[in-house]
Amino acid sequence: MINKLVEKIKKTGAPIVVGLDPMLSYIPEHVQKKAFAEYGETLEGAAEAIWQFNKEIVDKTYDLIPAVKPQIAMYEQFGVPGIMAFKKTVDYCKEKDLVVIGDIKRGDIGSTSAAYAVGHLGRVKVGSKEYVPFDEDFATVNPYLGSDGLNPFIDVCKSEKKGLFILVKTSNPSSGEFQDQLIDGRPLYELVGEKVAEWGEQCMGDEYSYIGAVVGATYPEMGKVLRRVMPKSYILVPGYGAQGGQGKDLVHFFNEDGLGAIVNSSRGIIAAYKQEAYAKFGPANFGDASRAAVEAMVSDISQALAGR
Ligand SMILES: O=c1ccn([C@@H]2O[C@H](COP(=O)(O)O)[C@@H](O)[C@H]2O)c(=O)[nH]1
Repeated sequence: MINKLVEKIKKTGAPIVVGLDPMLSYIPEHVQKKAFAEYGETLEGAAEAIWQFNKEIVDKTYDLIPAVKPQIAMYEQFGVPGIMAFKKTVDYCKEKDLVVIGDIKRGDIGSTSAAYAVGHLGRVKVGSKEYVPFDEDFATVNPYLGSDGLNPFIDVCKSEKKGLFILVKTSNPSSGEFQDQLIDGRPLYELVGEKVAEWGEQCMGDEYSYIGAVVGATYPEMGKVLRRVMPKSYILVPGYGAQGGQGKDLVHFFNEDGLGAIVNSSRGIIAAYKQEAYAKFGPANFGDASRAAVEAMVSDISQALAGR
């Protein structure tokens, strides 16, 4: 799957991911009204609204982008109907040949991680039959429990040709409380980065490993160090747009070959129609506003990379 991701990034020239994080407050009223007319103001109605919203955004952007990142929390908040909308979104994006990164941030003791890995990236046996439950291409995972919490994910990735993005240095303001703590004089995120590089060595695709890392766009200096620590790991970079990251902050996340990083924007793309820059589209054309925001993001990152 890492080979497919790299190929699609090269083909589109867009090292970006559209984050499908649908809050009801981002969904234009006409979409909500239609869903509620059919299902009432219920969890099913909310799930229908987020599914219709996602579908329009995917339809308007899929030819420009290599990948999407549905954030499972946004679906879980609507219970079982929300989870069904998550699955519908994953399947639809795959039909459109997009690489799907499930932002699920799982990780537990080995036996529990094995169940998460099977559910999201693998297949599960039921009697004599086998099912592929969620079928994302990549999943985000939390390394806090150590190798035995990670290995079941790696095993499933090996057998299913899928991939992981392991949290190394997250984009949020208080990520340093634990991640920047010094251990023998070195920050924890660097040690985790080294471990990601080590796990990744045994999981190589053609050019890059399918064991990647998450490093926030909001910490460009740390991104520069981590790029060197994990030369063969793809870095998923959240924090662009709504969290303040810009193209100029991102150049050191990329290798000299212009590859090695993929930048996520969620609210900045899916709620673009609410921003002044895209207000001319209006809520009726929210998908076109998202398309314009994708084009602007690609151009911002390309210009920054060309100028380095
Ligand atoms: O360090 C991290 C890890 C994950 N995220 C997720 O990325 C998106 C960011 O959304 P924006 O609207 O573009 O800010 C969201 O799903 C987070 O859960 C992150 O932001 N930082």
